[in-house]
Amino acid sequence: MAPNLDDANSIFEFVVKDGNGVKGMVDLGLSKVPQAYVQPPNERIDKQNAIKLEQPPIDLSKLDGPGHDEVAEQIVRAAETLGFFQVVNHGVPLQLLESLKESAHKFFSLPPQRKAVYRSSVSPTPLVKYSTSFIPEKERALEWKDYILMQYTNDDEALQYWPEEIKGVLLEYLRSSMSMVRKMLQVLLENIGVKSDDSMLDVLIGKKMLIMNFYPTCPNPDLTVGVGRHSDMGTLTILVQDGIGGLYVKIEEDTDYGKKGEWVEIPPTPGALVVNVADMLQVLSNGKYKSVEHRVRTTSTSSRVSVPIFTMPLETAKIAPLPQVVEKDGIARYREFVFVDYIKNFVANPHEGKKSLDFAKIN
Ligand SMILES: O=C(O)CCC(=O)C(=O)O
Ligand SMILES: [Fe+2]
Repeated sequence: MAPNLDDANSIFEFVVKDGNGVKGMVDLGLSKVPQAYVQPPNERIDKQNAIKLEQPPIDLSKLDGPGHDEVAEQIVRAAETLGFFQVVNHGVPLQLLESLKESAHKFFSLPPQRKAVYRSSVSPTPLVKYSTSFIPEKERALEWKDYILMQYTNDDEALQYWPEEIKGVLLEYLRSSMSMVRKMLQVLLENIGVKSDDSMLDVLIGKKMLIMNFYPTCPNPDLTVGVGRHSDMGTLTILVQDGIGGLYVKIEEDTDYGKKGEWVEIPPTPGALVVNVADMLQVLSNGKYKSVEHRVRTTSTSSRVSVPIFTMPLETAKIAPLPQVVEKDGIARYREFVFVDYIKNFVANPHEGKKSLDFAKIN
């Protein structure tokens, strides 16, 4: 049944519970966003005041040649300042990036019933979840996005349980991006005095989760957010964004990069992948690398898709600042914890910038 757009409960029922998503609501025809999606003024995204990023993408192919040291330095510098960078020549075929975006659009165009089978209350598998917003039950204002989330365990289970329409491209994306992730992580660890081997990397990026995000066209981009301010919880995030734009990252207060506390818009760059430092890399490096606070604006002209791969430590991994860094710093800024407990805390609280790290911070 069509929802009463003036009634938050009715919208919640239609969009969240029944699995129609924001897309289902937009498809009914909307001239303005319902109150349930109106963000408090301090969370709205002012497009006019954002700075444009002037950091060229990093050419990863040079890591394997004489340009290694120069590229390694670019990666380190980006991880220490913004906690974010874009890469080209990353090993993921450009045609695959196009297929990913196309598949995302196709998947979200399916009739609501086809997606709603993956709502967490009814999904045939714990590996796949279709949802909308981040924690709709707890958020003051809902996020203007729908998504399908896939946990990766192994190829066989992915082929068996991930949605038919998207599993092929997603697996290919995962396969072709992992070697780049390992190389970047190795560079970052080496720079803090840690010689990593395969078994260490296997622990630090042993868990992988993929998401297809869909941000429907929005009548009031000034009042809404596609994703609210947050950092990612894992180690490194890789992301494909399309040409629409709307991804913003925040310049941290305690870096020597540009204007502190300001938001920088990440221009869509054809063929590039976005790389984010996530919370675990900040903890492991004792704060030297910055997990990046980011958010997404909506647009009134077209729907936007993005496809992140979240690489994370194994759930059972014990995480703490690495001894080599603590020794050098003379102090540990984070306590030791088991990663699964970090996840539980992260998914229990609505997005609020980098507050997620308070779980581990030693004050
Ligand atoms: O859509 C984007 O560009 C970013 C999405 C994001 O931050 C996330 O899914 O964690
Ligand atoms: Fe994110």
